[in-house]
Amino acid sequence: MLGFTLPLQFRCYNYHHQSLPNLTLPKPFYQAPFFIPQPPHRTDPGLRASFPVRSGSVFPEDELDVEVGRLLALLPEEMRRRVSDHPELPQLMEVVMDLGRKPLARFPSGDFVISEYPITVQDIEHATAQVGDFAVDNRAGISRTLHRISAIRNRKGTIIGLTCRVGRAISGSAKLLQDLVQDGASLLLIGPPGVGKTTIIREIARMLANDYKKRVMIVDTSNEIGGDGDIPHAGIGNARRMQVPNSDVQHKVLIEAVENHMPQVIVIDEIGTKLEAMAASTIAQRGIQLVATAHGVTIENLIMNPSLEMLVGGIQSVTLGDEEASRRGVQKTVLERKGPSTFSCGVEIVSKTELRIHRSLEATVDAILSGRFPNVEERKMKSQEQKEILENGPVIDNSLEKNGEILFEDATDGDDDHISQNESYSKFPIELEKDAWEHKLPLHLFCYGILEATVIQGINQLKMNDAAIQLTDNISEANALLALQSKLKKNPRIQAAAKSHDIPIYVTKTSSLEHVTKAIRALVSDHEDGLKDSASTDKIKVLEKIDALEEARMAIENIVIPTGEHVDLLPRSSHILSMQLELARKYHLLAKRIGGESGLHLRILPSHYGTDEVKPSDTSVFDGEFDDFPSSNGSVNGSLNSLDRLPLLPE
Ligand SMILES: Nc1ncnc2c1ncn2[C@@H]1O[C@H](COP(=O)(O)OP(=O)(O)OP(=O)(O)O)[C@@H](O)[C@H]1O
Repeated sequence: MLGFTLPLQFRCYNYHHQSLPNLTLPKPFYQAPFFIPQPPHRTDPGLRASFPVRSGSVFPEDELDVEVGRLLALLPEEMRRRVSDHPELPQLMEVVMDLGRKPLARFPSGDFVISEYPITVQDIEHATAQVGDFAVDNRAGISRTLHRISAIRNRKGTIIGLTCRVGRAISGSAKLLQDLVQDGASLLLIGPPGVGKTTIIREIARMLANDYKKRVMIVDTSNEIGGDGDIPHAGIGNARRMQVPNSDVQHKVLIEAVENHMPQVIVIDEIGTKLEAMAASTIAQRGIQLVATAHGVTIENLIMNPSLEMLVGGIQSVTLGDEEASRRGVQKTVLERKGPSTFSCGVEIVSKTELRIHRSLEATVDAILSGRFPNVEERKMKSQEQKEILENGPVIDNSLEKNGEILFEDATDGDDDHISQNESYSKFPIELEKDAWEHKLPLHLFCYGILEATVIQGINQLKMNDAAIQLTDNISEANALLALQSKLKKNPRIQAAAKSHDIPIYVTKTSSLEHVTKAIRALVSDHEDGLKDSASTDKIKVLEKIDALEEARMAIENIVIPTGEHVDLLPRSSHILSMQLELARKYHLLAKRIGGESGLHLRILPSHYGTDEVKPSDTSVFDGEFDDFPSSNGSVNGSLNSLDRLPLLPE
């Protein structure tokens, strides 16, 4: 029988370290000397089906040459030549041009300074003249390519910086999800910016339309899936595409797609508002397969996001009766899922080669809400295998388990054995247990009123590692107290000592071997849970930091810089506020801490250091030092699709 147990804490099952992709395309597909080919005729829909597939792209190499060439054409000639000579050109991710600063090319291995000469107004004008119009989200494209050009404007609206992202259609990119796509699952993909969400859903759209002959309609918010221009890029295969005039009407276009074009599948990049979530849920109710992305790193992020919780069924607070609460062993007010989830499966994209699959999104949400660990299936594409897929072209068959391309790995043991794709397991708890126990063993047990010999016998019966539990005579060293109930009752000093050292007490009614063994089993299990909980708490903290920085980055890139308006972030702990402040500082922006009813939060101000409006000496608003402009490392990379997705709090 248990006396006390370790305090129950909220368990967070997961967080990810985002790893940079480690992929290589088969061989350099672009060679100097540089040339700017004409727009490809092969994007003519009638010719698409006859494309030979020789690489990981759905295009032959010269097609890729053309597309990357069209992005590099934005650069002045000398800079263009330097990028095209770079050995990692096939993996080029972005080109960054900021007025008065040296231009950069971003590769998976790091940033490359393209030129020692800073970017001039003419350079920016040369680049912007070649791209389509910038929409309200400050994004533009290059016709018939998948590249995305994002602008940074000054307060007067003039473009002073460009982030030019290379877009590619990569056929192997959705291989890890092929079985789910084929089964008709509605998939919600989440992941941080730049992790490859758009690339994956583009490939899913192509797969469904071409390989599974489905009527696929893409609702393409900023023309990122189907590329810029009115003729969609061949990367979407036979899928059709509806453009969205501006992100405010995305939900209407979603409904229109269903009502007018009879799709079997709808693909949409970035559901971010409540209206879009509602439209998605309406579509799901009509039995249409949905494939969508949303912002967030884990499923918990969605649960906690008031705009998006609807996607996972909605969350409600329920008050239980006394009896039910004690039966479940929970508090009287609990959180529960309100209704069916819009999507059947959730996919967390950890990196370009690693996914975490929640086969039943509803079960995952229920587990998280009740503090349990959800079943997660981890799928990895080994870089070698990835390379093979890319080199040999896509293998569109059902032999996921047979052909050895996809590994369903249990990262806990580092074993590369293949695990059946149907086998799901809670890897994370196992991982936590292992780590936690290794650090916290042995468990020191203080016994009172029970013979040590009986306790040792009990430990032996549980077949535990000899060193796992050690008996101690010093209560201040103990992790738990095991006592005979009748004896303990008569000794308030022991009770007080246990309380003052904050250790749990386990009591048995008798000192029989059976009862003692049961108690040991219970205390070991609780100890283990407690360790998991504390490890989970650490993970929650990391998750919160990631969220907070991402929130600040989005606010800066999507509101403060382009619109020149200030943004109030969500209340955070002072440690996290300092991290957000540091980020704002890297963007050369001012920020101040503001206290409100719900706690301290950061306000990011539009003024740059050196502008007339606010100077660092204005201490009423200045809360940090000034430094250089942001370095162009990955931490401030990427941008967000829409402005209305930020959680903004009134002051
Ligand atoms: N499997 C892959 N192999 C190589 N490069 C990839 C792969 N997937 C994506 N990329 C590249 O990574 C970059 C980011 O990809 P993508 O735009 O799909 O990310 P995202 O998660 O949709 O980003 P955002 O959230 O900012 O829109 C692009 O340059 C893309 O070509």
